[in-house]
Amino acid sequence: MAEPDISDLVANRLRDVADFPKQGVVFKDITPLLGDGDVFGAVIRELASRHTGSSSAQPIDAVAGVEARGFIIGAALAHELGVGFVPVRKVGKLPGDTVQRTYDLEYGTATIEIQSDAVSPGQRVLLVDDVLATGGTAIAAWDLLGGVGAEVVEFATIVELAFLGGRKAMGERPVRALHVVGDGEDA
Ligand SMILES: O=P(O)(O)OC[C@H]1O[C@H](OP(=O)(O)OP(=O)(O)O)[C@H](O)[C@@H]1O
Ligand SMILES: Nc1ncnc2[nH]cnc12
Repeated sequence: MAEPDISDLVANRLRDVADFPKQGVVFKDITPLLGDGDVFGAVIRELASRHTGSSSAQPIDAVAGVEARGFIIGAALAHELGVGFVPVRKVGKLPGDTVQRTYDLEYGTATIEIQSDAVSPGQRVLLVDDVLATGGTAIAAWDLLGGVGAEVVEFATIVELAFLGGRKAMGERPVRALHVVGDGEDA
């Protein structure tokens, strides 16, 4: 039997919530996906697939994830790959020296930070999150990591909301999405 398509698996476990957290926003809720062990596992294995094995095209040294939903995906992925996890947190939660960035996202403004010694110089980091919307969060996290010496190899996400232009905003930074919304289908 053919393997189910990962994009279809994700689509079947996403829930659209109208007017959350603000009027006019259709929120893509990943909690049904997280609650389905088979699909959650398939998503993590798929994200890991291009970074595993000695002949991997894209070996990495660490996974970074953005609080809060990016922690769930990122920690599971780091464990699957046998590498460490770098938390990119909302401001005010990390001890020691930190660097911060403020950015706009689909429904507001936020500030995130990482510890100044979060990575070793040249460490190859895979940045992950659950959703790419405007790209504000991913760009801020990518640039923070790069600013403390990481070589960020890719931004990987479960869902991309193509109609919000995040991929374009990311510019040269490579983006991988398992499921794209608003690319010829209903947003
Ligand atoms: O591409 P953007 O427009 O920046 O939007 C994407 C971001 O929005 C959500 O985070 P949110 O700040 O809502 O935080 P949460 O994970 O704590 O729910 C999502 O998890 C991404 O991090
Ligand atoms: N529409 C949306 N659904 C879920 N997470 C998001 N992050 C930014 N926009 C989002």
